[in-house]
Amino acid sequence: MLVRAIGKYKWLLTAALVTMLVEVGAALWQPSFMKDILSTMASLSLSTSGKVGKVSGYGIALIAIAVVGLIGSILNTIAAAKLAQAVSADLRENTFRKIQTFSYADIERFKSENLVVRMTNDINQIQMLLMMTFQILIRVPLLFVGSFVLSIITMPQLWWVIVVMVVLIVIVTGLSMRAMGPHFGAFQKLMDKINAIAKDNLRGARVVKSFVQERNQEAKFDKESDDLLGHNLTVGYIFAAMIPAFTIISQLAIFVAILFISFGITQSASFAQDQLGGIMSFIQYMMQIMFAIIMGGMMSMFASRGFVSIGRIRQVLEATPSMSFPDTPTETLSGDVTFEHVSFSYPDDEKPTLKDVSFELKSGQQVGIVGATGAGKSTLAQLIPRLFDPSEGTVKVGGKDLKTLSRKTLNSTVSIVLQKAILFSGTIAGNLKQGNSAATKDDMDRAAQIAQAAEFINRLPNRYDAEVVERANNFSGGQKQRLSITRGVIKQPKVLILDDSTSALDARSEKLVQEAFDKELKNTTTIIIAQKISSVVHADTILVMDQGRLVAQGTHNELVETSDVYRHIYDTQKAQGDDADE
Ligand SMILES: Nc1ncnc2c1ncn2[C@@H]1O[C@H](COP(=O)(O)OP(=O)(O)OP(=O)(O)O)[C@@H](O)[C@H]1O
Repeated sequence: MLVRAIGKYKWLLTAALVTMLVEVGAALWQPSFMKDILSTMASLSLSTSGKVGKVSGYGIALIAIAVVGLIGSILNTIAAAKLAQAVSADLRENTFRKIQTFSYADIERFKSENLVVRMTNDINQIQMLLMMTFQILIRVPLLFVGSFVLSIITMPQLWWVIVVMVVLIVIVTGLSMRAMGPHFGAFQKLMDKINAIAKDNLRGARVVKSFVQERNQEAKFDKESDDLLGHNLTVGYIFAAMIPAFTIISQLAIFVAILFISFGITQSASFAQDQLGGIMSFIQYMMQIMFAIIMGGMMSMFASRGFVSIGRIRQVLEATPSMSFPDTPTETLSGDVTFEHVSFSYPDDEKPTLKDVSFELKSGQQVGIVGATGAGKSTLAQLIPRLFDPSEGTVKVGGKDLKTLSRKTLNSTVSIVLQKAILFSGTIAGNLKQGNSAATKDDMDRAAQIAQAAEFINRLPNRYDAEVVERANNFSGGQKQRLSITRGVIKQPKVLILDDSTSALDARSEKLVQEAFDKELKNTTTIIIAQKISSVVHADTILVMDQGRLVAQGTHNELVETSDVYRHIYDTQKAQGDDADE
C-alpha cells in the first residue's frame, strides 16, 4: 500500500534520498578535515607561515562541506515533508473514497467514530512516520556504518574502544526503551480518552449544563489528565537518567582513547604528529555513532505507532464491501413492497432482531408500523432502502428482489426519513438537493408545502439559501424534522418511509403533513413508523411488531378486535389521554 503510494512520487523520493546522502556524506567527511588541520598544526617540518596557509585551506574546505551539508539537510527536510504530505493526502482521499463504497452495515461494523479517527489521527501518524523515515530512519544506519568504518580506519588500534562503547550504548538504549515502551502505549490510550471526554463534554454541552454535570466532567477529565501526567513524569525520569548515562559512556570512551594515545605520544614525537589529528576525528566519529544508536532507538519507538496506523488504514482499504449493487439499467417500479420470510441479525449480535417476517403492501397504500420500543420497527424499515441485507428471506419492491436492482433504481424508488433528523452544514437548498440533485425551485416549494416546512422557510431572509450550521443547531427539532421530510419527498419516491419522523411536530402540523400526503402522494406507498397509535389510526393497513415478529396486520378497527398486543398499546395510550380515536 505505502510502497505503491510512495512510488507515485519518484522525483520527490529521489530528491529526499539524494539530499540525505549529501547530508550524511558531509557529516562523515568533516572529521577527516579536522584531522588534517590538527596534523598540520602538530607538524614539525612545516614553518609557521606554511602551517597557517595549509590550515586556512583546510578550514575553508571544512566550512564549505558544512555549508553543503546544511543545504542538503534543508532540502532533505523540504523533500521529506512534501513527500510525506503528498502520500498521506493520497491515502486520506483513497480511504475516504473507499468508505463511500461501504454499505451502512460496513460503517456499523467499523463504527463511524473509529473511521473518523482512522482518517485523521492514523493518517497523521503515517505522515509523521514518512517524515521520520526520509529524514532520520534511513540516515541512521548510513551514519552508523559510515562512522564505524571511518573511526576504525582513522584509529585501527582503538577498534575495541568503539565496540565496547557501542555495546554499552545499545544496552542503555534498549533498557530505557523497554522501560519507556508501556508508557508510550498508555499515552496514546489516555490521549484518546481525553479527546473523547472533551468531545462528549462539548457535544453534550446542553446536557452537561442542564444537569449541572460540570463537576463530574471535570473530575473525569482530571483523573485521565493526572494519569497522563504520571506517565509523562516517568518518561521524563527515565530520560533524566538516560542522558547522563550516555554522557558518562562517551566521556569514558574519550578518556580511554586519549589515555592510550598519550602513552604513544610519550614514546615518540612522530607518533604524536600522526595521532593528534586522528584522535580528534576519532572522537567526532564516536559521537556520531552514539547519536545514530540513540536516534535509531528513539525513532523505532515512535515508528511503532506509525506501523499500527498503517495496519488500521490497510484494514479499511482492503475491506471488501459487504454489499454490491448490480449495474442493471434504471427501471421504473411500482410502490409494492413484499417481505418473504425475512429474518435479520445485526453484526456481532447472536439473537435475531427480525424473525420470519412476511407481508405484502400494495402501491399507494398508507401503512402504519407500531410496536413496543425495541420491537424491530426501525430495523424492518431500514431493509427497504437496503441499508442492510436480510440474513434470510427476500425483500422486494415493485415485485423485484432488492439485490437485483441498481443503486439508481433503488434510490429513485425508495426514500427514508430517519428517526434522527440529520442535516449537513451548508444551505437548505444543498440539503434538499441530496434528495434530488435535479430539484428545481418549484420542486422545493412543493415538497416544503407537503412537509409543512414552507411556512418557516418563507420567513427566512434567504429562503432556500439560508445557512445550515454544523449539526443544524440553528434550527429547532421540529424544523429539522420538517426539512428532512422535505428532503425525503422531493424526489417523489414510490415508497416513502417515515421512521418516527413526526415526533417533534405538534399535533396540528402532524395532521397537516398527513393530509398533504393523502392529497399529494396518492401513488406513493407511505410507511409510517409511529409511537402513537393516533399517527396511524387512519392507515390502510397497520403492521404490529412484537419482539422482532410481525404478530398482526389489519386496519385499526380490525386490530382492536383481533390483536392483544395492539389493543394493549391502544388501551395504554388511551388511558394516558392520547387522542387515538381522532
Ligand atoms: N445498529 C444496531 N446494532 C446492533 N443492534 C441494534 C442496532 N440497532 C438496533 N439494534 C437492536 O435491535 C433491536 C430493535 O431495534 P429497533 O431500533 O429496530 O427497534 P424499534 O422498534 O424501532 O424501537 P424504537 O421504537 O425504540 O425506535 C433493539 O434491541 C436494538 O438494541
